[in-house]
Amino acid sequence: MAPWGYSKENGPATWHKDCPIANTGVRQSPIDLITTGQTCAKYDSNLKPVIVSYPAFSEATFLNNGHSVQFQPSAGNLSELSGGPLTKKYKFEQFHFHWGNNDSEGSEHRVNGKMYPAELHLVHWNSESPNFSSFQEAVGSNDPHALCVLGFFLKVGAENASLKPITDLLSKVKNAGSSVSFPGKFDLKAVLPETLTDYYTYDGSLTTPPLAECVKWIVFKEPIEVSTAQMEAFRAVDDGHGKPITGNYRPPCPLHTRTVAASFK
Ligand SMILES: Cc1cc(C)cc(S(N)(=O)=O)c1
Ligand SMILES: [Zn+2]
Repeated sequence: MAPWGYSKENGPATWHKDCPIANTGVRQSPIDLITTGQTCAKYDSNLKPVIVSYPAFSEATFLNNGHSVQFQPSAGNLSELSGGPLTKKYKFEQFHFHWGNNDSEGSEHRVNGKMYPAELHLVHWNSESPNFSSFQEAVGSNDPHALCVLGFFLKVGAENASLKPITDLLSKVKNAGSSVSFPGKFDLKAVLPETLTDYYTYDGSLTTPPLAECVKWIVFKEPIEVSTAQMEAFRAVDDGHGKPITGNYRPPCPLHTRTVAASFK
């Protein structure tokens, strides 16, 4: 399989060659979250706040896999997700980022066509399904809600002290394929907005190959602020071909017959 990426030769427009679902799928991600007009997100008063239980991680690996940087705690982590549109409890697997090479692009989801400079994805898998008992099995399960990914937009503003331990580590994983064990504890809860009440939610897919259509997406309205220096740190990470990763985001996909629900008016 030609290694996929984000360049002209191996980027999103070519992924269908190894992953036909890229073009034939009817619930692909990301999407443009439209807030007015015909296909707009519809307010659902039944949608509850999202509940996360993220005890500080004490052991984790921080990896540059050539198309993103990923924070993966050791198997014993007990972090969980529930509430929101979910009927089951989900286990935390990893988080990673998507970003652009300037502040006007970089997020995968868009809001009325607007892109943010970056997007944080917190990946979880359904730990109460009878059909699988690990993250890897969940991804391959064909279950429409095997995974739940929380998406947070990043915007440029004040330095984010909670994300500083992560952005300060980016220079240590500059080379693709490099990883470091995360020094000390990391408090992910401190990175997130206080209240997880206002979000969009819809059924979608992984946004990179294999593009499996197994994700319940929850994208929060309120962006997280990071400084310009923190954004620049992402843009200095290499893709393994001697170039910085400067645009690891997939363009929006057709909504088809899907509807997007909003937990807020
Ligand atoms: C390939 C892949 C794996 C995982 C766990 C998550 C994603 S994403 N960007 O949809 O959150 C992609
Ligand atoms: Zn992602």
